[in-house]
Amino acid sequence: MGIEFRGVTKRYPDGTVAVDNLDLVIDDGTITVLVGPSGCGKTTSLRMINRMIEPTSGSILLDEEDVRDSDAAVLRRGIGYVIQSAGLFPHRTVLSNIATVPMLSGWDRRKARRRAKELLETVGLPPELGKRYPAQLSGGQQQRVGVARALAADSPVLLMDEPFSAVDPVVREGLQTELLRLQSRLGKTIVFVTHDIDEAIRLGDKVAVFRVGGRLAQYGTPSDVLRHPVDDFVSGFVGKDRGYRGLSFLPADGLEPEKVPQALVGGKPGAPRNYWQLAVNQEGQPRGWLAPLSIVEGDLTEADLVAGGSLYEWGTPVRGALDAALSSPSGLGVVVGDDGVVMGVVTARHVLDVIEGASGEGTGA
Ligand SMILES: Nc1ncnc2c1ncn2[C@@H]1O[C@H](COP(=O)(O)OP(=O)(O)OP(=O)(O)O)[C@@H](O)[C@H]1O
Repeated sequence: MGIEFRGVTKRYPDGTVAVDNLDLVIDDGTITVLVGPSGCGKTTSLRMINRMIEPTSGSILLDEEDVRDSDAAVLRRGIGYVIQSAGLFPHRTVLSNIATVPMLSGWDRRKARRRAKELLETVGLPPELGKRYPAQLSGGQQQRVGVARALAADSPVLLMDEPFSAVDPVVREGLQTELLRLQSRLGKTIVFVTHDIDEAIRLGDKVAVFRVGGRLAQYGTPSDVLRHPVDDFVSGFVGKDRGYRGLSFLPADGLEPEKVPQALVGGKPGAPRNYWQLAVNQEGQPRGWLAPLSIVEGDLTEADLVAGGSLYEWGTPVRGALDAALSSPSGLGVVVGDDGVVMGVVTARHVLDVIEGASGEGTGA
């Protein structure tokens, strides 16, 4: 479900212009991040989508329908919404927090609780946490519950307002990874607000950079914004060293793993070969490398192998693929699926070509 802002302005009663003539098209099934310094109108923009705030002028279309044509309460209930520090009801258990929206929408209690249990699992929390109260969870766990509660609305649209700002950087990175993983399965239209450019680049299919005064400064893919900032404000905001650092967040679009000769641990590798062979176990997971011209007597054991480098999990940012290639004794980075099974290999050259291709994209203002 796409979202479109058409000439949207929000002027608060005291005269503050929080959003100034915003035109923005948010594509269906993508993560769009609104980013910018404090007070630039990100939250106001987000809240106008579900009519928690009404625009002064202009219109917002959800799936090509003006949101003003829907009942505000029904609209709000039907759109997942996650805020900083989760906003959970403190006197309700975790399960009851998640079940709130389905019950408001008329589901019976048992069905709503069953759904809530499923969602707990979806966001990676153990079922026993369902009986606890929010204060008995860590900050990161509370945020996951907040995400589960928003998913309970079962809406194609999810609004997230600085959902991960209150947790420490390590937990935050875990939550970001989890969100990307969830999104690859769910394909929601997610609008995500943050003031953290790294988070924006990591999560966004597109990034909308706002400047104070509620103006859109630039809208494009993360690589557009990093590589071709439209003006000094944007380049100052993304930071001078981001051009390189940002590469670590680029998705690996266009990177195709190649086949690699494999040898089974416990099997007979046969005559020595003049190339590297990737040793795998019965499940197809990598165990190390068999060096060229190695002589193995009897079955191949782990003692015959050279330890491997880091593994690159398919679908994660491309920087990991470069690390895998550079740390591998064979010069071939091993690509695995999320089940740890080998999908193929990539070379550093191959990864750099993909990075250069991505950085050569258009200027996208
Ligand atoms: N109810 C209100 N009345 C008057 N001004 C408001 C109101 N809510 C927000 N503002 C002002 O509107 C501007 C935009 O606020 P908004 O919360 O949308 O920004 P933001 O980019 O989300 O900021 P932050 O990152 O600090 O949350 C700010 O100048 C803010 O002070």
